[in-house]
Amino acid sequence: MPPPPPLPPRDRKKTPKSKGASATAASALPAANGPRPARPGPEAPRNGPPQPGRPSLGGGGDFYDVAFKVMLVGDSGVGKTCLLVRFKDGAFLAGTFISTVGIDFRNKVLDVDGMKVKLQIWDTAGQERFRSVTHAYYRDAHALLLLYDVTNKASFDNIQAWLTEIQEYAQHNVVLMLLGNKVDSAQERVVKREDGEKLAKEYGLPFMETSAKTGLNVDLAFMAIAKELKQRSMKAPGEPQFRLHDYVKREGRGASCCRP
Ligand SMILES: Nc1nc2c(ncn2[C@@H]2O[C@H](COP(=O)(O)OP(=O)(O)OP(=O)(O)O)[C@@H](O)[C@H]2O)c(=O)[nH]1
Ligand SMILES: [Mg+2]
Repeated sequence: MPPPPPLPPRDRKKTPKSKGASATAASALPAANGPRPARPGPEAPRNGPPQPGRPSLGGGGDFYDVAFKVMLVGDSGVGKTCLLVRFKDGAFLAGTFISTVGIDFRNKVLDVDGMKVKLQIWDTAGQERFRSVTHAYYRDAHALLLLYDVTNKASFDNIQAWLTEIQEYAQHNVVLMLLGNKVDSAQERVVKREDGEKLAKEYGLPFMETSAKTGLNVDLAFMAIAKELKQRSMKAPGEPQFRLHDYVKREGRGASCCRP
């Protein structure tokens, strides 16, 4: 397989047009196994991501062994908030679209191969006017889920600009995954699955199609991220290597499986 093309150069700051943003790529994890906040509370830290560390009691009674910060990015309306609500609460926010203002976060603790992994998930506003707020948070993100809407071509076309932005503001080794959301809307689909796959391959990104409405691949996307982050921070000797790309390819389900 030919190596992925270089990411957009850092000096080429491009801003996603439509209702969305701009961006750059990255793929990895900054934090090492430093000591973690003694008592991670329900409030997110102002600066810096949660760090892997010793077991402790998180706010709200959530025990966890290690914690990471994940950010959802992509154009306004692609379904970032709905994806997070689906993952956190198992529900779908139907009805009137209420655009996120600034940034918000939710926590969820996952059991990853016997270890409690807390994901602190930051839901960003896709609207251009909040871009400077979002920029300030990239630096601390261990992982980014970059979304487009399969029923909105502009949101797909803006992915490269998002990658440029990510490259500029995120850690160079942030874990990054591309998600094509709203695959339940088969009639309105304008971005083919193969187009998403092709783009992801070009940039060497793991890729899945999702639906916040049906839940298709939603838990899987977060679990994949959690597994990758856990492994990067504390791979036990002899533990088999976790391969993110292979995992999402193997475990990801097709859109047709879960249409309501
Ligand atoms: N059919 C379908 N609709 C979805 C899905 N995800 C989100 N929507 C709808 O798309 C609209 C936008 O969803 P949001 O999650 O609020 O979008 P967002 O990306 O958070 O937008 P901003 O907060 O402005 O950045 C809402 O009307 C949702 O009901 C999905 O998987 N399928
Ligand atoms: Mg939102």
